[in-house]
Amino acid sequence: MDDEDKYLLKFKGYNFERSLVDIDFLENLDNFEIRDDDVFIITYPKSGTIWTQQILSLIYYEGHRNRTELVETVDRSPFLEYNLHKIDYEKRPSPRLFASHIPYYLAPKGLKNKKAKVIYVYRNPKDVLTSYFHFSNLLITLEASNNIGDFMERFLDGKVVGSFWVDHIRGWYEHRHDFNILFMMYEEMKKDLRSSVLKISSFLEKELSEEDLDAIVNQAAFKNMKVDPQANYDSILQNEIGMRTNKGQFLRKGTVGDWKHHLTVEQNERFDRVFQRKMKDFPLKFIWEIDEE
Ligand SMILES: Nc1ncnc2c1ncn2[C@@H]1O[C@H](COP(=O)(O)OS(=O)(=O)O)[C@@H](OP(=O)(O)O)[C@H]1O
Repeated sequence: MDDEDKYLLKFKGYNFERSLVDIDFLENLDNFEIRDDDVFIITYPKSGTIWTQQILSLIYYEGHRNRTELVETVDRSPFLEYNLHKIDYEKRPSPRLFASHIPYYLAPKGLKNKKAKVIYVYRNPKDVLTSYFHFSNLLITLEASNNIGDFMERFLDGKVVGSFWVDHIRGWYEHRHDFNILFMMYEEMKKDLRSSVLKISSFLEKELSEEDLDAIVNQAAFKNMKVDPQANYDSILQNEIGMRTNKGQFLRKGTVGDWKHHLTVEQNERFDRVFQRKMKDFPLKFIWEIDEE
């Protein structure tokens, strides 16, 4: 990839989405002022970011009780490096919530110094790949691929926004024992959303009543988020970012194991070979499929 890539902006070795990122902001990212009560959701793309944004938004803003005010999740928990709505972060009242795809090595100093809390959400990389393939073909700001095999080659080469999946997870995983970092797995959230919300709220030291917990679990369920205009990003994709086709949504399927419907046996074997090589000493185990009702 060179600097003229239409879709990717490579900054200090990491690929950002060129049309949405502000280079001056990146230049100053290291010194971005972190507050003790900031909360960051950090992910590799397509790993459960907006899901967690919705959960945090409901926990912090009591959105489940205050549904008359139409505030989109993206405004409650904006993307640090993709500040779509040009929010003035410094003027934002605490506690501030952020989402971000930054790799550990580019994180602001304050985060590395363990100010603020970080929730790192990861997902099995075959479903990430599948989700990402569809998303890239949907958005005009990302490079489309003719087929999932072509996309897989770029994904495995790290020639996508977020660079190479393995590097991203490894960078954060090395810090998993830091007291301010919580690792969450998409598939565990899928298996037991209630326990996952409790785990997140307890990490954030936010006590939830049974009633609040029920409301959050309900509104963070895929089928409800999909039709929730505050949470589903439909308007942002259609009116702010731009789509190649109107046959697609951010909340596409929300399942575990969809890769099985998209990868051929050969593609799957190639993927496994690369991952076994790159991840052989990596202790995290993944859930590749679960039975869904
Ligand atoms: N509530 C809920 N339950 C289960 N799954 C959910 C939920 N909300 C979002 N999603 C799925 O997460 C995928 C999008 O990931 P991200 O939000 O990380 O995308 S992005 O990086 O911010 O572009 C994308 O996955 P796929 O459906 O497999 O494409 C979304 O559908």
